[in-house]
Amino acid sequence: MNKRPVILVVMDGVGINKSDFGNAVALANKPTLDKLWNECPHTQLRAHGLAVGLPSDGDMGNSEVGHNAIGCGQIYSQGAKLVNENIETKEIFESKTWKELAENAKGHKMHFIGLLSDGNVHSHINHLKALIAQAKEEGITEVRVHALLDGRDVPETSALTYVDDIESFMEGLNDDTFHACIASGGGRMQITMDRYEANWGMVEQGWHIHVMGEGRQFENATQAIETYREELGVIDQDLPGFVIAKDGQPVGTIDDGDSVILFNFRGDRAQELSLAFDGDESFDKFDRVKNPKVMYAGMLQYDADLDIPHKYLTEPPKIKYTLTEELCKHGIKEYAISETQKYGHVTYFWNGNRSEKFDESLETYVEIPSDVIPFEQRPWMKSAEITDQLIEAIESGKYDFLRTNYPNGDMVGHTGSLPATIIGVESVDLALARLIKAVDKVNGILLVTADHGNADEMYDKPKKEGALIKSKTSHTLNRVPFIVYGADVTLKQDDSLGLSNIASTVADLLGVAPNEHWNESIIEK
Ligand SMILES: O=C(O)[C@H](O)COP(=O)(O)O
Ligand SMILES: [Mn+2]
Ligand SMILES: [Mn+2]
Repeated sequence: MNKRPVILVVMDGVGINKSDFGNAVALANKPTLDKLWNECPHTQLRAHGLAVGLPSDGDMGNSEVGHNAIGCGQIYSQGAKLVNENIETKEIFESKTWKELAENAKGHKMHFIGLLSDGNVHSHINHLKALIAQAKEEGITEVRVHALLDGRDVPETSALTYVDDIESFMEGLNDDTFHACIASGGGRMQITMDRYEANWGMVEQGWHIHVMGEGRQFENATQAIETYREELGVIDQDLPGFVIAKDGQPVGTIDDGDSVILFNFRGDRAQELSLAFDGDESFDKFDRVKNPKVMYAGMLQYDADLDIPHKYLTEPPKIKYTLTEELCKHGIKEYAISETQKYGHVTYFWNGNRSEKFDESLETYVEIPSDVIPFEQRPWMKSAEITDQLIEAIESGKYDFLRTNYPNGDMVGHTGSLPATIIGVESVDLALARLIKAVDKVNGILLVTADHGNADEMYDKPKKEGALIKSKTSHTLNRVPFIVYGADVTLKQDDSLGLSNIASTVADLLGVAPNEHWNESIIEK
């Protein structure tokens, strides 16, 4: 084949849903995507569950596992599954890190910070329960939970379900020798869980709330959630930070001698807090004011090359034979671009959770700064700016393989706003129309796909007839499109095909042999 360049577009969160009900993809005016789908070779790919290394087919896909699978052509057991296994076999509690942290916490406090839900994208509440129960077994007397409220990987106002669940679990363990409770928290899009340095201010706020116990005080998490909901009318991910206090005193500040575990297994939104805890005096992302001497560990190591964090409880998947590495071996020049919110998706996640380049001389990475405002207010996000630069790169003739991620379907989809998400999808469609012209100019190939669904289901299906329709902010279990423009190929139509079949397909189109470890190409030979 060997027609170059090949350009791969990931339309983040744009899945295929036969029903039009609350389907922002179907409801969008998207002439280019429709034309591509109707006139070009296309197929559907699995982007969830076992096909991307998650524990079960009930698990929706997400950006990490999706980009890992696309970028390495294989299916690896992912964090969610590895942590399950590590806890089931109890090996996690035999690890040197757990033992050190548990020993250290005796006579001090053991803190667990993380996303409190069963979304299984960044964390799982069952993992937290296992850690708390074992802390008691070890003879630790004081446990404090710093609960980040989800509403993004689970229903938008479900926080109290998880708060009630963890509180009754802790109540069942609490006695004369052991005391566990929630000490602080807040919505995950307000504090602590920033990613790719989009807004360090979120982490700084989280630091004040969790570490210093500085923030608005409440008697308990339920009171905080109910008060903020009433005052602000926002969904869980946007609830402000809160501190639980008794007689004006925070119940669980993080102090010298304590142990701290971030129980999230996914890396993007876990790195910044890890850097703040692990960082020495030279840490300059924000003024920590108080920097207690604690032992800190992550549930996983989030970036092995950069050693973030230094201590961790579960070995991450060691993703080998990535597409980037293979293409570099063939001297193929690569270009990756997205805006901040998804920049790490086309670099760090794409390359098997490595932030470093394989070959400086062959790879160019470009980041367009994202807006720091709610995306339903700017649903077009930076799609035009990404497209401007991508077109320039395509037309420069310098690159053989170019990739991008348009975040709109996903980032706007997570806000739960159907009208805004329709505009988000339409922005991506406009971008595709512009890209096609550039691809034609250089006689290249355009591949269009997605990493998982989101915009394709903006309403939760009502459980009973006549029940209130609620917005759905999370991803979906739907298949994603895979379209080839500019190459006369026949694509396989097989229900088992998934995102891990894309790497071999890209190699085929570039005229290089796919790595022997990769899953088969989608192209019929
Ligand atoms: O981190 C997030 O924004 C969501 O939990 C998952 O979205 P993503 O997998 O598309 O990044
Ligand atoms: Mn995604
Ligand atoms: Mn998402």
